[in-house]
Amino acid sequence: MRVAVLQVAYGDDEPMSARVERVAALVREQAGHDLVVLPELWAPGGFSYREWADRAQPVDGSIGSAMSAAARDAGVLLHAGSIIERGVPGETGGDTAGEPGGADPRSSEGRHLWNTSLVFGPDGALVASYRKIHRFGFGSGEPKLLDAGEDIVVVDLPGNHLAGLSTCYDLRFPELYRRQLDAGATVFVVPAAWPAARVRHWTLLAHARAVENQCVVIACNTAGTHAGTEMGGHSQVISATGEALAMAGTAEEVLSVEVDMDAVTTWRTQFPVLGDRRL
Ligand SMILES: O=C(O)CCC(=O)C(=O)O
Repeated sequence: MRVAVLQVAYGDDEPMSARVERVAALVREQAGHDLVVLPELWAPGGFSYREWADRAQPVDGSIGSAMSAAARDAGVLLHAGSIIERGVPGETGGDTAGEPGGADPRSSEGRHLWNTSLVFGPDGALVASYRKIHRFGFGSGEPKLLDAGEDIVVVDLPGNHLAGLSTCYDLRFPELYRRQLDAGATVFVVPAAWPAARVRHWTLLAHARAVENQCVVIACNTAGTHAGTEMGGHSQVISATGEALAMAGTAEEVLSVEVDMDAVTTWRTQFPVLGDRRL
């Protein structure tokens, strides 16, 4: 499986619409890859909390539409990173959803905003979305502004493999990855806006999630400095044996990596540690 990891750099001076155009062009350049991955919140800004409400969109808003077109033009499976999703109250139905004062079962705190990853197929169709479960900020930032996702999401990859979806801070919660493993995942895709201050945790935890679950980890971080926070870069592709197949530096960079998915099965057979779990 040929994978392109697009470590996008941005600052505060680039308007969101210009960034969407620039990144869509970068995605189109990745034709020939099977899977292309973008970072968390690269369009609205990972730490641009004050702008999030204004930049929030439904999944089929301008960011989603541009990514769908880019995936189709490149003929790739595109993990388009995440957006601030503005949900529609009552969108999923239910007894009280959409009624005045009624509860939307998908918006537990009623904000109707989520940090939502989008995956588009080579025909441009939305094939999966994942709402970030663990919100970063310890009472401010995401927990204050966004609702938490609740659903585990795995998505089909070429070659009969399944990828589990998670986002940034989720990487600190190993139980999430066990649940994805139990859902059949052999790959974890993790877009992030992980700060430089804790980049050692980012590389360490990506390796740990790969080794403990015998899964490939495709982890796409952000570069540059925005909203006063320097991003850590170091996007990485880690094999199921825990080897770094590719590791980016701190600037904008594209990693193009051939991932041998048969090696996951071979490793799990040679070293069948997952069979010794005590549940
Ligand atoms: O866990 C961390 O250190 C960073 C997490 C983060 O920046 C995020 O989830 O947006």
